[in-house]
Amino acid sequence: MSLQKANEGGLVLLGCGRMGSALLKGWLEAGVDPKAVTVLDPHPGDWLKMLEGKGLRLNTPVAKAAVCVLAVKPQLIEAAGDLKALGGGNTLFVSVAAGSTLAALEAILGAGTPVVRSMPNTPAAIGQGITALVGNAHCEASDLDLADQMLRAVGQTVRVESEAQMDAVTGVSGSGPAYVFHLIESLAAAGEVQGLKPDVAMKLAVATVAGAGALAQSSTESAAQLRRNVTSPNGTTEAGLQVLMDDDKGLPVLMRQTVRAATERSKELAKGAEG
Ligand SMILES: NC(=O)C1=CN([C@@H]2O[C@H](COP(=O)(O)OP(=O)(O)OC[C@H]3O[C@@H](n4cnc5c(N)ncnc54)[C@H](OP(=O)(O)O)[C@@H]3O)[C@@H](O)[C@H]2O)C=CC1
Ligand SMILES: O=C(O)[C@@H]1CCC=N1
Repeated sequence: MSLQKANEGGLVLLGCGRMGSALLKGWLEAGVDPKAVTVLDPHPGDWLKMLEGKGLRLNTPVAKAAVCVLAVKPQLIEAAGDLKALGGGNTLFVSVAAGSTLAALEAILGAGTPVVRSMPNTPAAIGQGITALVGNAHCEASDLDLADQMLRAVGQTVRVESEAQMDAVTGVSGSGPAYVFHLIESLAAAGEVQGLKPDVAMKLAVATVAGAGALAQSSTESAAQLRRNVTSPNGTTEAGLQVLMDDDKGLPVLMRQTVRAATERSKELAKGAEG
């Protein structure tokens, strides 16, 4: 229903890099008409040029839009000022930029502009992202529904109660895929140390993380119970987990430090954006 709104009223995407292109792919797959879309990006790739042939507008002036999605780097969010003529009320703005606050975005786009701040993640590229979102005081329920629908085209969504939670969301799920990819790298490297060939170790590590993630997603059992299900008394897993779950230098300690560092960086980006 809401994507129909984007189709009818027009959709603008500012910045079509990793995240912007994942979103655009999801919207097109969900039925958004390329003719309804304008993409603003200084170096459009072949895919965008191919879509231009299907009616998508590339780097053309925008007179009106139902929704504008901001997917430039936080340090370049001022570029949203190019769309200021659409601010003030009729167009919904949805930002995915880390640490760009609703107040900073509203200051760029003009008072009274409905703005949604969101934080997706890169599994959006295959429709398996998760995005948290929160709107400013000018968002009606229908604005939040539109933003939700746009973001659900690339995976799941959660609404957070307050903007203050977006920094922690960024530290957990926005940056989280990188932690998991590093887990894959580390698991494979550790397998090599135990004598596995690199390609075999990597295949085992990727399939293990993918399979465990899919099981955690589909199971009614908690992650803790799924972990216990692997762990035979006095078996191999128990020996491994004694190291990983160490109170002083195990994964919980390291993960707390990791998420804290990413969360703090999100707060710093917000301070920079607000000068
Ligand atoms: N990557 C991730 O995991 C996630 C990223 N985000 C957020 O998404 C946003 C984009 O990140 P990501 O996609 O990774 O970054 P990318 O660098 O891949 O994409 C940004 C795009 O914006 C383009 N661009 C630069 N200047 C302008 C401008 N003035 N007007 C329009 N477009 C411009 C860039 O072009 P060029 O490269 O030619 O300069 C590039 O294509 C960031 O704010 C980030 O915080 C949010 C969640 C996860
Ligand atoms: O690293 C970053 O700043 C962005 C935001 C979350 C994931 N990537």
